[in-house]
Amino acid sequence: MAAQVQQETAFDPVGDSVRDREIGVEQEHLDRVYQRLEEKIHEAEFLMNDAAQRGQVGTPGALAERDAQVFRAGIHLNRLNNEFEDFLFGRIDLLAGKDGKKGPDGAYTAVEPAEGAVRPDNTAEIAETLHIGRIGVLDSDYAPLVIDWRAPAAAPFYRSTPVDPGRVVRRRVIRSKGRRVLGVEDDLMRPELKASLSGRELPVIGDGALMAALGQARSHTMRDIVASIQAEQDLVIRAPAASVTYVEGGPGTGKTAVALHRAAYLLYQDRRRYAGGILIVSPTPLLVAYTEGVLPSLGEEGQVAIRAVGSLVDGAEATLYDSPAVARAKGSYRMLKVLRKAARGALEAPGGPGQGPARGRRNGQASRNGHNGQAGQLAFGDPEDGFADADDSDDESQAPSAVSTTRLRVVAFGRRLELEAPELDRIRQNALSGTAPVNLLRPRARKLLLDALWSRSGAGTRHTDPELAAELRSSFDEDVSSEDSFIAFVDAWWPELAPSAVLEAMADEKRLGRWARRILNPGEVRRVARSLKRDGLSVHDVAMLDELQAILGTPARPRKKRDLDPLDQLTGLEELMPVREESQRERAERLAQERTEYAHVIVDEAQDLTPMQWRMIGRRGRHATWTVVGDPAQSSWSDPDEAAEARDEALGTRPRRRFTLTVNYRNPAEIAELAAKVLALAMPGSTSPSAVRSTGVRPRYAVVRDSLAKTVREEAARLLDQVDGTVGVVVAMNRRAEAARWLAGLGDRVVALGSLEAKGLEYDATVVVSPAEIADESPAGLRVLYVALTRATQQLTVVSADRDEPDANGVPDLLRD
Ligand SMILES: Nc1ncnc2c1ncn2[C@@H]1O[C@H](COP(=O)(O)OP(=O)(O)OP(=O)(O)O)[C@@H](O)[C@H]1O
Repeated sequence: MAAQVQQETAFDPVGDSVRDREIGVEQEHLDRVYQRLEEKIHEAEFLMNDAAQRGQVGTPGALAERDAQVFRAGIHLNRLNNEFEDFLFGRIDLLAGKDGKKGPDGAYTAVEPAEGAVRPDNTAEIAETLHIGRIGVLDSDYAPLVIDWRAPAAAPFYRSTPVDPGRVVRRRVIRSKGRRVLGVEDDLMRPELKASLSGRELPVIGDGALMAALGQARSHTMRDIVASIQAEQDLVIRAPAASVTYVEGGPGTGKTAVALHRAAYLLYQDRRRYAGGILIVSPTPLLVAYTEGVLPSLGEEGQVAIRAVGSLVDGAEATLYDSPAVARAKGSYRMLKVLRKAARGALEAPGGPGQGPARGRRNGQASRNGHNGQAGQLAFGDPEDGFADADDSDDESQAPSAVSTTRLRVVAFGRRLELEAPELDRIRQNALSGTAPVNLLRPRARKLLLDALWSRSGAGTRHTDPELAAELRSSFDEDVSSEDSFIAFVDAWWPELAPSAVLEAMADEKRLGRWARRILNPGEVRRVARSLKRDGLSVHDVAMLDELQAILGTPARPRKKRDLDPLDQLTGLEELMPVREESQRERAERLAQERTEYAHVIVDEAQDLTPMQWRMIGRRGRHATWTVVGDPAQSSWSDPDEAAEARDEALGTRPRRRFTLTVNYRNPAEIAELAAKVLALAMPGSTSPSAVRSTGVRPRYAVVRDSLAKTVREEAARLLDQVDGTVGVVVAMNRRAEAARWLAGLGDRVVALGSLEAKGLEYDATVVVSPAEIADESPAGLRVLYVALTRATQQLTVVSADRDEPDANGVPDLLRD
């Protein structure tokens, strides 16, 4: 509750002249900082030029050194240029510290004030002032002009509260644009003190930075919160990286913001270690698009990959949602058993798997679905369940295989040898009894075929001399193995299976029924098979593909000869720069693409992951440290216990450090109070986070009179008038397409969202359409409704249809006391 305390203690006893003077003081500092930054940019440019000249020398040592220098100077220059905008945002005024020690950033390290720093009459002198920014800047004498927000010396800026102020007397947030300081907002951490700075009383300006930040209009992208991170959030961001950092907190407590800032902090703190990559997993492409701008503004890019859970497998991208029933079957542990059977059974598919008509979708090249115009929005559908969007075409035709897989015929030692279907089946089962991944069992199957043919030939009985017999056998194997018909047979009978081919084989209901016997019920088999026929991958299909990759394995391939590095062939005199830069960038991109495991994995909205998704993410962080953030009360997954088991499996036995975030920074108290009613139904006994502010505007209720379309459109238009930023209209998943049509022409400040897509996002105002529909659409419907009701930063309208049984005031049954 630090934020509330701060709000109460902040005051503004000063007039405009003092405010202007204080702005002037910060402007002066900012001018010095920019002057220094310009010097540094010149230094970086000089370094690059100098390095280029050194390249002319041409010795290998000079080339390598020059390359490294250009690389470092390039990064530095890039960062300086990127951070130039608004990068100074904070200041703390501190009492003298206990010890006189300075840290590596030039700032004093003590957290607690020295004895005597506060005089008996409660007066004190400010001993040190620190400015905090997105990156650190030292002056030419190595004294800190700006401290990087992630540096230990900056921690008091975030940690200090009036309850536990440490050395901080005044905490100031500086608002600037480019080179101009626009305003300052102060919080007094020791209001009881009469503190002075250079003989002048310390003035306090404004109502506190947090409130100023929270009241701002929202856009379609998230902003960073470096200027106003709160103490409980800072503890999470700076928690040691070891093992698992586990964070829970209700809607709007800053979990996503904290997770992103933690990535930046970890990189700052140990860049070498996290060169191994940080993966941030988000539930939807919409949330990725919403959050991915935050990190560059924190000065971090490159090492951090933000990916939606449906885009974790390279070359495959989810463009579809499954209906709740299909999702339940595909996401649960039961599917693991089905996949294990399918991976083996797919070998028996008529004509061999993967030989049917190729479907572009399985190669994952399907484009992002532009459904109702919103980037990153996935299509939704399962015709069986009455949902729209599904491609119902049923293409059963399989191209006939040229090679029979039910009979093997070869000629060896002048004799015709044959193996018939029963024998071939027996051999296949025997080979499959091995525990290795299916694709790695192929050599074993080949060997068993040769054994059977050898014994059919009777040649083994002709020689008693073991050496001669072995020689004969070896030339027999050589003969048969090089025979075209044998090679073609093995290729068709035991092809190397691609995950996509197995998934395709599972689209055949009969086959799937066999593989899923006593695991899925017939209804589930039918639905899953039908869903796999659609053109495109669902979020859950992607986890299945990844699992199949692990089950099938990848046979070792002969190593491709490494492409010659152009640098290896240069004499040092040619046009070095472009070649050098190009190859370095390419190499970095290739490494990022080839990366399948990460040094740190951050999971956002962890409560939504299915067991199969946890397995997929677990494979990417086998040796990683983890940060897991989530809120069980917002889980759209129907079986939390099963998901918890899968999560524990992914995280292994690593010790966990747990944190809980308790303050809701998004919703005003009026909206939070309404959402709490649904929370009580969805998860009786759980507590809501406390809202940090109140707007005095109560949620509105609207009842459908003529048509749902008209009511929703009118409400959206009304809200667009009332707020400066965005309006989100949240509907049940199967209404997404029509909701987009209802809003046509209202502009791009308003968007229509399916209930599952609203996850993690926020809008100035939201319209939640038919709570009952959202609650009834899946077993986790009440929790999904809780998510929908907690998206607004200012205003909320709930639209009720008949199904909601609204009372005379339009309050739907679900939201009544
Ligand atoms: N310390 C802070 N200062 C300013 N704004 C903050 C702070 N903490 C959080 N916020 C804002 O509160 C809103 C909610 O944050 P965020 O989306 O990270 O919460 P969340 O816990 O992930 O929510 P949900 O569980 O609903 O997805 C965002 O607009 C964020 O910028």
